[in-house]
Amino acid sequence: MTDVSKHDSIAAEGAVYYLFGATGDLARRKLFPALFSLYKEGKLAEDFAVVGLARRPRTNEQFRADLLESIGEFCRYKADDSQQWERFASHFVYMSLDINNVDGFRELARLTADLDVKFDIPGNRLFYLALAPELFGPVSFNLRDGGMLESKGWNRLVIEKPFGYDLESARKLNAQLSQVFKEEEIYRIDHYLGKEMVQNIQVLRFANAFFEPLWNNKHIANVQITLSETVGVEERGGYYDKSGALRDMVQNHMMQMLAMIAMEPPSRLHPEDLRDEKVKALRSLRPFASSEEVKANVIRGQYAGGELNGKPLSGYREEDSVNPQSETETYFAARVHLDNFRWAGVPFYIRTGKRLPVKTTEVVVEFKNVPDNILFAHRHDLAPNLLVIRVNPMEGIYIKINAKKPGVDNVVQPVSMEFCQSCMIGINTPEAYERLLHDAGRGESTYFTRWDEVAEAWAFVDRIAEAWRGNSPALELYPAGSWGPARVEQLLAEDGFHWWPVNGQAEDNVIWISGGPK
Ligand SMILES: NC(=O)C1=CN([C@@H]2O[C@H](COP(=O)(O)OP(=O)(O)OC[C@H]3O[C@@H](n4cnc5c(N)ncnc54)[C@H](OP(=O)(O)O)[C@@H]3O)[C@@H](O)[C@H]2O)C=CC1
Ligand SMILES: O=C1O[C@H](COP(=O)(O)O)[C@@H](O)[C@H](O)[C@H]1O
Repeated sequence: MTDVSKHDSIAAEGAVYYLFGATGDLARRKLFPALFSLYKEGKLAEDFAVVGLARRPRTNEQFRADLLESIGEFCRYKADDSQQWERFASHFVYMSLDINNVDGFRELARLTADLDVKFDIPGNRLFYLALAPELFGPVSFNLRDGGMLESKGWNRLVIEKPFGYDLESARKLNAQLSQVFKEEEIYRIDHYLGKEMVQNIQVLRFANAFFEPLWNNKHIANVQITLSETVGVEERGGYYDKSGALRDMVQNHMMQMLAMIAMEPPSRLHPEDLRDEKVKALRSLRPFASSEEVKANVIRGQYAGGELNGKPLSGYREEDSVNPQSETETYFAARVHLDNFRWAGVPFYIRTGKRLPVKTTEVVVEFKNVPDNILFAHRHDLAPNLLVIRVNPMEGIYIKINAKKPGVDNVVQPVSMEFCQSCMIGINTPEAYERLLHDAGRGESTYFTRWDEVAEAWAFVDRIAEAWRGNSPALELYPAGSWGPARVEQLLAEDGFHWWPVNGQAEDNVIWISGGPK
């Protein structure tokens, strides 16, 4: 297994970072703060430059002022050392450029030559496309045609989601990018793969004698993955109303989480080995063969008016920039199966939605009960053992086991033992974008998605979207602030299971050994 700590300390190689979409929301909220955190931690040395690119005019001074404001608002480090700040900011320049105009790219090549000399950069180029996806192809062509790919160093293209709208459009996009960049030069961001606890899944699984021997259908009854959000669509209706939860969260983040849980152990932690295993897991997802199967296994919902923590909330169709007759789903739940030796017969229940009661990302692995409840059959039904991986906002794991109730013969008490990473390390762990930018800067592609993974995920999702076009199943409304359409409980009840509480919502009868959930 890769020595993660050793890897982590390696500074990114000297490079020019081109931030396309530098005046946009993603740059402001995530990318500028990530660059500053990396600089603070010595993961960006002095041999780098950042060129902000977008159409609107900005002087370098205005751009640096935007940078400072964004860091003040969103970064986990403060820019409180003025000398250090000046040094950092001096690496940033801005150039107004329209992606559709190749002449701008020629000018960019001239600017780059100056930056290489000024900061002693060995010709390495990292192009970050924080842009609408329809611009990914044109940027790539103009980078090539404008002479931006001719230096002696490496070229890397980092692209944001969504990668297409369906398999066909994703293929077209990939074909465009492949005319300019090799697959190993393309870093497709799925920011869930940059989350600490998502990366921890492989360590928990493969570095503990406890788990891997039990990680199969002989011992696991079901797996539950929840990606719930309290926010609504906010100001992103223009994008979201065309996308919906299936394309916004399931095709990418949910499929990646599922693959990390379900994959076979890779023989090495080389990026390609891990990605080979993830793609095999995705390939073994049982495709829904008909709209009846989709109807029986999938639930799609949309939030209506409701309330959360006493605050009234409007329905999705009342949101600005959303079509008032919109049929877009803001909630998705499904029962899926993987047809392979390890997982045959084990249901994976997945759910994600907006305007749910809590913000949480959590995986619950429910184990099968001990064979015959010989000792306790007439006294208690034993609660199943659980392994819970808490990804966000709290990071950690806990296991739920059965123990003897002190002082009472043969009475069993469920107890939970917790490793609360956030409590021990604080919530000041690296942001996903920080980690991924750092990885891209040092050529570590493990936590970026490869084309074949993306294609497999689209193939699975497209069948669901196809059934939905025939209105199967119908869209169900749920009150904002609730856990989604009522049928979601039934999905598990049909198999004799139920959703376990998430976000540390303790069950009444469980004793917590390490303080309890936060
Ligand atoms: N915001 C977020 O939290 C997330 C965003 N993403 C993805 O990241 C990408 C960017 O999102 P976001 O920052 O929110 O989008 P914004 O709409 O906020 O920003 C888009 C950027 O593109 C620039 N731009 C648009 N057209 C051109 C053009 N012809 N030439 C040059 N620049 C252009 C705009 O600048 P100007 O108008 O000055 O040209 C602006 O800087 C999208 O793919 C999105 O899906 C993914 C996950 C989360
Ligand atoms: O990619 C996206 O993710 C966010 C949720 O991310 P998280 O890190 O806060 O869990 C989601 O709100 C957004 O709709 C989606 O585009």
